Amino acid sequence: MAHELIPAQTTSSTHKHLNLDLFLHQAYSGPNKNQQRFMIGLCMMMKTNPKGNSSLVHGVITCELSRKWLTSGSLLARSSSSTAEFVGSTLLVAGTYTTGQKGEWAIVGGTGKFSLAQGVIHKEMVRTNPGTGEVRLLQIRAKYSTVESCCEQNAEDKQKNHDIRLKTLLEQFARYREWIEREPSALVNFIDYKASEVDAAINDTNRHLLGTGGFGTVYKAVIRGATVAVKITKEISHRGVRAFAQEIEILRRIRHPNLVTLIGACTEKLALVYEYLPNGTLQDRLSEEHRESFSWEERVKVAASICSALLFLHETKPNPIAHGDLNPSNILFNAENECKLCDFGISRHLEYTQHTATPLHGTKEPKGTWKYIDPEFESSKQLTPQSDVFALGVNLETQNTPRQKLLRTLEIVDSKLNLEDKYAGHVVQMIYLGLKCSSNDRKQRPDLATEVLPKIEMMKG
Ligand SMILES: Nc1ncnc2c1ncn2[C@@H]1O[C@H](COP(=O)(O)OP(=O)(O)OP(=O)(O)O)[C@@H](O)[C@H]1O
Repeated sequence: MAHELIPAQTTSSTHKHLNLDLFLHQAYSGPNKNQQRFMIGLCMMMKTNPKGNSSLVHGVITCELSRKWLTSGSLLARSSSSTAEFVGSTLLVAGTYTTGQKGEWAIVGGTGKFSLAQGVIHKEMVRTNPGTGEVRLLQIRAKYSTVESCCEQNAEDKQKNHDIRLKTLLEQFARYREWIEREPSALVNFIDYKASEVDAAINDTNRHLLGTGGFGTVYKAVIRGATVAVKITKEISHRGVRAFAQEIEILRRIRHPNLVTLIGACTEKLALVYEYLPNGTLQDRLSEEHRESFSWEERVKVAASICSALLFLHETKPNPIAHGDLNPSNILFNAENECKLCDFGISRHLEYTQHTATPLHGTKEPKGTWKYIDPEFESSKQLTPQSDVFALGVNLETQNTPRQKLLRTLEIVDSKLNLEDKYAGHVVQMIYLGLKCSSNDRKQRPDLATEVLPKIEMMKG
């Protein structure tokens, strides 16, 4: 397929080798379910130093979704040290990958100067979602030239250049969307399990009870050869069925590294099949017993990951999603210790109304978890993205640290510890959120998409 792609420009003599970690926000399967075509937008900032080493500082584009494909993105990038030189760049990677086998990628556009514009994807370079085999993280090696760092630029020119880069990238998004959509494609893989398969899995002697929640019982079980978590809706009640339908409605279409993957469902058995997350909950890690060993680096990583997942939900098009029940028992860890936001039983798609700028979902009976539930949601009966932001603020507070202390600690963590570079941008975002989230007044609370990102830019300055 790579011959269909237009390779990126190749220039310059001063090449830097880079390992790029690309998170896939969306991937669509072609007519062959196992073959995925994907496109990833990436903005990045390069740190250059006298030794000529370069490092990727932070680079994921926050993509907006239209019904089917990514339509636009915004840059979220920040250095972990304010004194270093940075060169910004955007690029667009497209390719195909056949589950468990091989694929091809190519840098199909972008503003950086990449000398290696295409390559082969081997399965060792790919991390996939268990069960579905969808590509989640892809590592490619590319050479990058730092030619832009030679030019002295004032702040205004830098901003102008950044705007042009972003515009170019968005235009390319539109152009390559066509490439992706040329073949009729299905939505992300989603399996309709037979009742007999679910019965066999949960009656197997090796299955293991994980726990029982408000709406169902969750088992660790094996289905179609994959170890999964199966949630069986507890009772055939209106609320149970609504929660079951709601999880499918919300989770079947979206994929994000920090959202639990809903692999499939069985309507007859009211069963939901998720990726299995073996490493406990955030609640466990914040408990008296484990708190001491839960380091600041890990805490920051969790908060950053959850910010990223919330941004993704709140920016989903055409209808944003509010999780509605963000609390430490709904944040689980996978085998690689990446955290995932779970439990979408009371999540809702939000609507824009004529009277308000904020999308919302009106309800007669506000639901959530005591202590994390947004007081304004309870009084107005309107669920909004800010309700999740409130819960996030409370989550930060449960780390037993007054906000100002948290802020100072994070500033130190940000500059002194060797945090993985890709989290740097999120750390700033979290500091900002940590400062504002406690307020019960919704007007005082930041909107993740429209308020937080410009503030990050400001804090960078
Ligand atoms: N994908 C998963 N992998 C591993 N364990 C899971 C998974 N999903 C849920 N669990 C575990 O199963 C148990 C029950 O989960 P469930 O989401 O039904 O309830 P809950 O979060 O405890 O309560 P509620 O749904 O009322 O908020 C919990 O201990 C949870 O940590």
